Amino acid sequence: SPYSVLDGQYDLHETIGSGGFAKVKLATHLLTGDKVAIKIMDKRQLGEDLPRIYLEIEAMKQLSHQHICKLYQVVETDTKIFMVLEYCPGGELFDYIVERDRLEEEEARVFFRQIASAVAYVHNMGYAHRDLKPENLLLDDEQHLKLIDFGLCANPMGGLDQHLATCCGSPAYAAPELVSGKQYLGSEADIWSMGVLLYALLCGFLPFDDENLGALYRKIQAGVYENPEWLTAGSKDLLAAMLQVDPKRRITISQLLMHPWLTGGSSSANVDPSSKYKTHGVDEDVITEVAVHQGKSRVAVRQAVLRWSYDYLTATYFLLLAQKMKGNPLRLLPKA
Ligand SMILES: COc1cccc(Nc2ncc(-c3ccc(C(=O)NCC(=O)Nc4ccccc4)cc3)c(OCC3CCNCC3)n2)c1
Repeated sequence: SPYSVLDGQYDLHETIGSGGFAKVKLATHLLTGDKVAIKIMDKRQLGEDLPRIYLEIEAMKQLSHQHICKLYQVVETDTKIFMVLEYCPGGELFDYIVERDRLEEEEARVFFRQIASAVAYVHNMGYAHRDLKPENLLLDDEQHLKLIDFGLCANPMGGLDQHLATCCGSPAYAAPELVSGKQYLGSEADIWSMGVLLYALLCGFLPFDDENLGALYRKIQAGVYENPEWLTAGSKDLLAAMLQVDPKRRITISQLLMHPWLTGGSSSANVDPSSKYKTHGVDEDVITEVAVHQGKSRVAVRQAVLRWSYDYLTATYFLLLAQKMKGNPLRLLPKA
């Protein structure tokens, strides 16, 4: 089978998503028994987009944040690239909203804080996401949101979108300057998309919608939308600050993190964009568990982990670390 390269490391299960050039399969990491998502890409289908995959992989290695799906391992054959990624059992935020019609303000606020934290982190790392929408926000087993970039749209800031057609599937979330084909700043366009996202969370439908693409673009460029009567003054104020047609008058991510609607409410924690993961050093309990399981010295295992080769050992390390952070016992199953 084309997936035999994963034999002995993962059991592959059903396809949980596909789009464009990538397919995502649910899988089991055999040493821990943990579920993972494996994104499978065909190198021939990717053609001249192949270099973007390598850029995405390097970016993912830098992006370590509690609200971004973690990259665990990369496997490459002559025809395929496999990215082993954090699995979110709660599925897409899109389905979560559809099932409930719309969210209460307090629940929307809790979610939106996590989205703002992840986007602020991505911007601080020098990237713009450029495809923020509910399909790219997944729920983990603790109802926390994880931002993903399924369609390879995240890029260093700025620049004209030569691949607009390929990645920003549904332009309903695209900023006016982006749909007008003007030069634009990715970070400013992301703020607009977050405004559309917050509107969808609070209202259950889109601020700008039309099945005719040209009509949709004109609505986005006009920036006129309805405020349903259930919206509070605070949420209307924040939406108006994000859905500013002029990107220079649009609220910035740092102003957003301090906006009273975000910092207020009952769960009035402020939004911390920093990652909670320490990016250097290794966790000694995890090193010990692997060393004992493999009958090797801790020094040898620590050195191997610190190479961050994104091989099976890297995946095992990250999965055990996640178990430890959840307060679960560290367990490695006997070799199959
Ligand atoms: C239970 O039922 C369900 C139902 C549905 C899903 C799940 N779970 C579930 N968990 C994990 C995934 C996943 C994670 C990361 C990536 C990825 O591509 N990362 C790369 C990445 O995020 N870069 C990046 C991030 C931030 C900045 C810059 C770069 C790809 C897939 C998944 O996929 C399914 C797709 C389906 C199509 N819509 C999108 C999700 N699905 C579960």
